[in-house]
This record gives sequence, C-alpha cells and structure tokens, in this order.
Amino acid sequence: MASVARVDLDGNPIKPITICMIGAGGFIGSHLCEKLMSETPHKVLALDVYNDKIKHLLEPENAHPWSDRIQFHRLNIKQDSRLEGLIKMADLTINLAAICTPADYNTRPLDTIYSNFIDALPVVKYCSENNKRLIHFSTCEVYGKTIGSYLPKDSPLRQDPAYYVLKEDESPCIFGSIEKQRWSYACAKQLIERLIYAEGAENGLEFTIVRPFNWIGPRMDFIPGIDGPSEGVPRVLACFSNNLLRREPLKLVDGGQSQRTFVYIKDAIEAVMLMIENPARANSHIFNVGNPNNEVTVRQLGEMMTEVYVKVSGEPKLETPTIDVSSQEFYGVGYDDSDKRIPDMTIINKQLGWNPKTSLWDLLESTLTYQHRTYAEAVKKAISQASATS
Ligand SMILES: NC(=O)c1ccc[n+]([C@@H]2O[C@H](COP(=O)([O-])OP(=O)(O)OC[C@H]3O[C@@H](n4cnc5c(N)ncnc54)[C@H](O)[C@@H]3O)[C@@H](O)[C@H]2O)c1
Ligand SMILES: O=C(O)[C@H]1O[C@H](OP(=O)(O)OP(=O)(O)OC[C@H]2O[C@@H](n3ccc(=O)[nH]c3=O)[C@H](O)[C@@H]2O)[C@H](O)[C@@H](O)[C@@H]1O
Repeated sequence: MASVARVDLDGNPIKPITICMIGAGGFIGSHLCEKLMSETPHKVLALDVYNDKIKHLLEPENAHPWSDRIQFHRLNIKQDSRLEGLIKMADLTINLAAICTPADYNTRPLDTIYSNFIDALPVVKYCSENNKRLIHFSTCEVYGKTIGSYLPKDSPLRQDPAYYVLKEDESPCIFGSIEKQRWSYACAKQLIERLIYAEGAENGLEFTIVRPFNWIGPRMDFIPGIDGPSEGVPRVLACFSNNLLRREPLKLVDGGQSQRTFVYIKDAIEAVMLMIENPARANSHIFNVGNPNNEVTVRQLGEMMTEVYVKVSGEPKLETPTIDVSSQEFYGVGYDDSDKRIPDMTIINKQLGWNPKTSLWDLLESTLTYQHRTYAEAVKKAISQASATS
C-alpha cells in the first residue's frame, strides 16, 4: 500500500477495517470491491451466491497485490449458519443483497418481499446484537410517486420543486394500491428502513441507509440469452443495450414518459467510500445518492443511447429506433411506475461534501463502449446460430 497516510474528511488517519459485504457479486458490489481493493487497505469478506462479476478480483493467477484482502464466501443469506460469524469477524457490514429488477416486483411479489425484508432481518439483528456498524442499501423507490403527480395535469404547481424534489427527511412515501404489486419492493424496503432506524433509536445500532437513484454503468444486470435467461427482463440500461446489440427497436413502456435521473456508478461509489471512511459523519443518516443534473424521460434516454451506440459501434441507426409497448404487455398485471425522481442533495452535501461529476452523455459513452466490447460478438453468434436452426 502507498505509504502516504490516508485521512478522513476531518483530517484523521483512516484505520484499515474488515468489511462483510453481502451481495458483493452484484453490479454495485463488484464496483465497490474493485475500488476497495485498488485504492484502500481494507479487507473484504465478499458474500454472494454468484461471483462472476468479481472473478477478476479473485483469480489467484492474476497475482493481485490484494489477494490476501478479499475472500469470497458462496452463501445464500436465507439459510446459512455462517452469516453471524462472518458479521462478527468484520467491523462493518454492507448489505446489498436483494431482488431489485422491476419485472419481478409484480410477477414474483412474495420472493421480492422476502428478499427485501425478511432476508435482511437477521443481518440487522446480528449487527445490532454484536454492536457492528451497518450500511444498508435501500432505494429511491421508497419515495414512490411524487406529490405533483396527483395534481391536475395543467396545474402550475407541477413546475414547483416543492411538489417533486425528493428529500430524505421530509418527503412522504407514496405508493399505489395493493393490487399494484409493483410497490411490493418499495414497501419492503421502506419497512426494513424503518426497522433499522428503530434499532438505531432504541438499541443504539450504528447505521447508514443509502437510497440509490438509478446508478448505471458496466456490469449492470445481464444481456438476455447471453449471460442471463433469454426470457429475463433486466433494468432499462440492459434492456436498451440488448435491443441495440440485436439491432431491434427499443421498447418504450407506456410511451416512455416517466422521468429518471441517472448517475454513473463510479461517481456513486465515491459517495459510498465517503460513508465507509467517515462513520461519524455518516452514522444515523439516510442519504440520497443520485445526479439531479442528469434528468431525462425514458424516451430521451432511448434516443440518447441510440445516438451514442451509433458512435461507439459504427453501425447505422435503425429506420424505426423505438416502438411503444403497454406496461401490461411488457411487465404484466400489477405494474405501476414512479413518475419522476429528482434527489435533493442537501444532506449528502453537508455531511460528506459529495457531488456527482459525470454527464449522461459521457456515462453512456463509456458504458456502451463496454457493452459493445463485451457482448457484440456473442450476440452476433447467438443470432446466427438461432437463424441456422430455425
Ligand atoms: N443499481 C441501482 O441503481 C440501485 C438502485 C436502487 C437500489 N439499489 C439497491 O442496491 C442493492 C444492490 O443493487 P445492484 O444493482 O448491485 O443489484 P444486483 O442484483 O446486481 O446485486 C445484488 C446481489 O445480491 C445477491 N443476492 C441476492 N439475494 C441473495 C441472498 N439471499 N444471498 C446472497 N446473495 C444474494 C445477488 O446474487 C446479486 O449478486 C440492492 O439492495 C438494490 O435494491 C440499487
Ligand atoms: O435504479 C433505481 O434507482 C431503482 O429503480 C429501479 O426502478 P426503475 O427505474 O423503474 O427501473 P428500470 O428497469 O431501470 O426502468 C426505468 C424506466 O424505464 C422503463 N423501461 C424499462 C425497460 C424497457 O425496455 N423499456 C422501458 O421503457 C420502465 O417502465 C421505467 O419507466 C429498480 O426498482 C431498482 O433497481 C432500483 O431500486
């Protein structure tokens, strides 16, 4: 490790710690492990059922300088007696494990609720009982819909940020009716947030809750039929990437009118690093982590991804680059949507001085360059094999 002492935001030296990272093999976990290995002296106990996305960090033949600082434990937290022991061995637990693809919320609501609430319970309990710090990954979906979405379409108040900007300590959580099973995920995440908050208030649990706002980048989800199930529906970045790779129109659900703010995974990881290394500033807080400057409708996202992909692949644009599909057709019964998601940044700015840097165009350019490099050949091969057998 570099001999220059690393210091926290208050100028104090940072002591190396051991982190129990649950869900370390996923999209966010893989980027966090990479950062911790390449830039810090911390140790990681990486827990997951899969490790494909962190294989490059684990392979001994690469003889990484960090090989004694990362240890993979293949386990399912639903049923594994090793969990408490691993939490006890660490100074900090980070829980990322969850079902978090919207296509599952209304079609597998029980698995969604169990994964996001019931399975997270023992993690909270073991942290609380053993006096271990917890960073828990929640979601911006806990805000649900904006207050403004209930105003008449022509109301001038819809333009007033008071009706749509989402604040950790003020905004309500507005979900649809129970038949709209889309909200099973948000509701389970909300309840685990309330439980963690209560453990802090009643039993002194040291916790930080993260609410990511559409973090995107390389290694997010999967490309159906290549490194995931052919019928699987990942999140929008991977859906649109898959369409672009296969040269088929991007599907805009209900006209692509919903709005999102997208933040580059590498910017967001900087925020998590600040939380890890500044416990006194991060404990007992809930943080929005997003990029309010990168707002687009899903239609605009599709158009921008199409332009960027032309640039990175050198392939011409399709004559019909997008098509509209109904949400019922795409996701099935019980789907509903968040209309707009702008994170208020006051708390994370004040506590951690964090700001996102990367524009939407730039983050799409680096991400789609990765998608093209990683998948274009495999997709071509899969298409030619399918046409040979049909
Ligand atoms: N990516 C985002 O923008 C975003 C936004 C909001 C919230 N989040 C939250 O952040 C967390 C991580 O998200 P991600 O995008 O990295 O998702 P991901 O699906 O890529 O990663 C989750 C990982 O958890 C693992 N996991 C799930 N259940 C498990 C179990 N029972 N035992 C062991 N491992 C298990 C999965 O195998 C997967 O590798 C989730 O809690 C998600 O709800 C992410
Ligand atoms: O990433 C987040 O911050 C959170 O929000 C996501 O929810 P959402 O943004 O609705 O999920 P996406 O699949 O990324 O969809 C974004 C929008 O694109 C639309 N979409 C998706 C896929 C597609 O092919 N076409 C399309 O129009 C969806 O209907 C939705 O309006 C997921 O719930 C979580 O991963 C996470 O908690």
